[in-house]
Amino acid sequence: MEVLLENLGAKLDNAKIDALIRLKMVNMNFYPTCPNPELMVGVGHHSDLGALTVLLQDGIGGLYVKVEEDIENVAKKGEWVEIPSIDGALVINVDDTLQMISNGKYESAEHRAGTTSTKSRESIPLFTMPMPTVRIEPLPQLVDRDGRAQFREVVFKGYYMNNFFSNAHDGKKSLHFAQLD
Ligand SMILES: O=C(O)CCC(=O)C(=O)O
Ligand SMILES: [Fe+2]
Repeated sequence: MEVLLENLGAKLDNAKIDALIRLKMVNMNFYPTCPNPELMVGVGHHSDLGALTVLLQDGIGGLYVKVEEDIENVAKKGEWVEIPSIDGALVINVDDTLQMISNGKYESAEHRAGTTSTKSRESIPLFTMPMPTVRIEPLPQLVDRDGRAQFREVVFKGYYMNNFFSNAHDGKKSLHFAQLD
């Protein structure tokens, strides 16, 4: 977090960084084989809600990320790209809270996951997020520089209770709650 924020020219003291990643939550996902993987929902498309997610992969494959903008000779905006499956690799996701505090400079990764018709799959994401009562808003030094805030202030608990956990996964819709026009 410290390095990512410094990269934008924003310096946060340790206590502030700690407040953004204090809460840790682990998921253990198991995806059984599916005869028709193209019909499988698995974990539907979404972005994670906290600061950063560290995701332990097995070697099966099945995690896809949506391309945000055209990357020459690689992929077009809106396409789904499979993350290379390397057993034991850690995939790091940028999450919604980091998008909000960076005033949109970092964009949370929209992703979905499933498995194949021949192999089941396991994944273990570790989510880092703020404590429920922490207020999330774009860092003032970034708002000053950008001229406007892209997100309003939200209490983290309000953000996830009203959005993330009360609706089925639907892309990055949960971020609209905090977005300013
Ligand atoms: O299974 C995966 O690779 C991703 C799971 C996921 O996105 C999640 O649990 O939030
Ligand atoms: Fe996720």
